[in-house]
Amino acid sequence: MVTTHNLGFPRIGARRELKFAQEAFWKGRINEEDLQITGADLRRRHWQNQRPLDRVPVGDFSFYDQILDMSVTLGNLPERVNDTKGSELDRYFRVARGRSGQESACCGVQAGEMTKWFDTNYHYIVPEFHQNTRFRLNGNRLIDQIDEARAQGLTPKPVIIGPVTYLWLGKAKDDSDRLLLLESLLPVYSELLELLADRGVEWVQVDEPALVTDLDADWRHAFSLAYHHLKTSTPKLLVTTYFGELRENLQLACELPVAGLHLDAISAPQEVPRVVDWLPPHKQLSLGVINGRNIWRSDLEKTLDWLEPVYEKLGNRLWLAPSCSLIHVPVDLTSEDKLDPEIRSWLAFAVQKLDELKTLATALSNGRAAVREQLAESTVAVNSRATSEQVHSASVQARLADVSPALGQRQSRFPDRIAIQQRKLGLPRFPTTTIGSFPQTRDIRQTRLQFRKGELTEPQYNARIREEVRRCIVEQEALGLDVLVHGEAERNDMVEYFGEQLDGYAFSQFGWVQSYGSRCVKPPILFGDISRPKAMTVEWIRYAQSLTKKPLKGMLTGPVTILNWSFVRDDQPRRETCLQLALAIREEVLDLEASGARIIQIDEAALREGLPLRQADWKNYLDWAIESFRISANGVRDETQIHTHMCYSEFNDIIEAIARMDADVITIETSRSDMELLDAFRGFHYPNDIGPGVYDIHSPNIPDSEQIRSLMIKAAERIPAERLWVNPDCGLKTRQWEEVRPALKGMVAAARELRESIQ
Ligand SMILES: CN1c2c(nc(N)[nH]c2=O)NC[C@@H]1CNc1ccc(C(=O)N[C@@H](CCC(=O)N[C@@H](CCC(=O)N[C@@H](CCC(=O)O)C(=O)O)C(=O)O)C(=O)O)cc1
Ligand SMILES: N[C@@H](CCS)C(=O)O
Ligand SMILES: [Zn+2]
Repeated sequence: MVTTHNLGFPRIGARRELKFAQEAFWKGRINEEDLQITGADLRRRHWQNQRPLDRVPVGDFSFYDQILDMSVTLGNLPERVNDTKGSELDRYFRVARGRSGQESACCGVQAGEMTKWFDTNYHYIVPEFHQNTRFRLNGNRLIDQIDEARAQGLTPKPVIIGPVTYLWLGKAKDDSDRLLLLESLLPVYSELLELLADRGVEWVQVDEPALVTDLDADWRHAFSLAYHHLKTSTPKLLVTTYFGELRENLQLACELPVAGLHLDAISAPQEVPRVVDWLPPHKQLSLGVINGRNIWRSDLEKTLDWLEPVYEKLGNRLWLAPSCSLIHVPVDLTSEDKLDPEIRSWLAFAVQKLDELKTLATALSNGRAAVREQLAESTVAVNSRATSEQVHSASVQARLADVSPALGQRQSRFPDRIAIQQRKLGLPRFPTTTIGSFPQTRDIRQTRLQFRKGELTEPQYNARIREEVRRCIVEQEALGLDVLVHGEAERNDMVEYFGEQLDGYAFSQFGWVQSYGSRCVKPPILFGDISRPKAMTVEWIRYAQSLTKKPLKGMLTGPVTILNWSFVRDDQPRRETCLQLALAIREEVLDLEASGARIIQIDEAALREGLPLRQADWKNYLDWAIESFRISANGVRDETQIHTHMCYSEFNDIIEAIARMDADVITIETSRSDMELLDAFRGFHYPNDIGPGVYDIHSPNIPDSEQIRSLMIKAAERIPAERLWVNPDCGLKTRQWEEVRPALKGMVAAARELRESIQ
């Protein structure tokens, strides 16, 4: 028999119940007990969804983030929250979200840093370490949930982050070597495993995705050291890797003294035969055979073609699972009744993926005939998608065949262009601007909801949004900003909004995926060749510009970011899909220019985010990513100023690629790094204009003009003053007007002062 299991289930709930409960708790509308009830209810429903599996994950549920949960389990919360009052949950949320001085009776607490989880769009709270960090076990959460699952008649398989990946994911705040903490960390892991053994746990899933990254000798050695230390017969350990190939770490992973290994057979299919050959005969091999990162139905017959011989070799040693945790896909396709039926037949969300898993396991254990119907359905869906006229467009293919480097070439070099732009725009030195979005208020979201429900007609909806745009312009004029934006009130999300308007995209009603904490995204589904039936943003920008004499930036999301934050097709290389998106955005850029836009910003928030996990793969990615950006942006006249924006700004290692984008102005996140991130631009002699962020929009803290001025002085020590812009780190959509107004007021005052003081 083949054992089936799951690495993790989406915790937000099919209707984002967790999000609404979290936010109600934070606002004081429900108490801790209510929140706990919602949590228990979600866990129960999700285990119910996984009931057909042989083992269900326990510990994958979280009230904010699973890495923060692990920090709690290991007694490693930052010192600054330990002496604050309140319950354990209060302290937990304080690390997750921080607390402003205004909010609490005494002083504010800084939130833990958040960063993206490998190459996904999920973000975790970075564990903090110091040279003298000491760990202390707190196994209550896991133990309680193990009991909970058992009481529901299930076989629990606790999920924990492994010790090496835990250290690897964290940051030593005092710059000490965090690997030195392994020695004091391992006894706490041993204690945890003993606790689980006492509870009768047979298998523990120990996630070690750091094994798919470039590791130096010390980190590789840490793996051997750790697992020799943790060697136990009960519980058995399943070291779990996902998101990529093991490559040079393959032998290391196979030889760890544990009872099982999970390999992501979707991202590393070519490694399966080697692992099957190398894995010692006493070990179980779990293969991730269903893609946990996309929403396509699997080709089950094709999977069985390669899986059956593996089963013949391994027999009962073979386990099957999705490739990674399913938190990266939406919960359930069942309620998507508005999707085109043909497209819907190609899709599988978390619940459907687990059905597929069960079908594969039954086919292996009992023969394909036992699941004839399910296999036939899968084949019909796969064939329908491969041949559908909805997917393939001859005209898009023809345009793609005509793509040449000339499309990505500006007419003149930057020094000539910028001189023309400065004459046309007449901006002061240290021009002030924002990144695009202004607060997405409850009113705006309610308006959109009413429109979706049919309670508002399209003209009524548009009128309300126009009013929001007008208000936003009035606010910016009053603040005295130099380059205005329309505020993005009409957008649900910077990627979904464009997906909804492009041919080749489908979108779900409930296909939410957690991005961080209570924040979710609904990635649009890119299923076919991409084209732009009509202009997407021109009317809004034209309207906004009609309300002001100041230059107004057209606002677009770039092709690489749209690609990286969508569910994309897997039947052609990502480069081709990206180029199709680039051609569509290029048309929009040219339409904006023709309608009078003098400045156009093309956000590439996810360009750096999309870097492959392995450095050896970076060049190929950057080549097509930069090519795509250039094609989208560079068809404009010299006098049209192109801006781009990236929110995460560790640019040292890709600065040459950033320069190749050749945007006239780049705005980046720098405020938290005290402008040190600009060193990359200085070192490289980055030639174009830069707007280093001076307002950390992720924090509720409101900077005053003096703080902003001192940040800009630091910036001017690194970049010539005439090439500097003054702006926040990122868009303001998650902030409140009460925070934004004083922060921007301070920013404008600082810029005015700088014009006087820096010559
Ligand atoms: C910059 N970031 C983004 C990433 N990925 C994206 N695809 N987009 C991004 O902007 N990745 C990295 C970061 C992650 N950061 C964020 C920041 C903020 C959010 C966020 O706020 N998400 C919203 C959902 C946004 C949305 O689509 N809203 C819709 C639906 C609104 C809604 O829920 N309506 C309610 C009723 C209204 C109400 O009462 O408030 C309903 O339908 O029930 C819209 O605006 O129309 C979130 O709430 O989670 C995400 C990632
Ligand atoms: N223009 C977008 C970029 C976010 S990365 C915004 O301002 O929200
Ligand atoms: Zn941003």
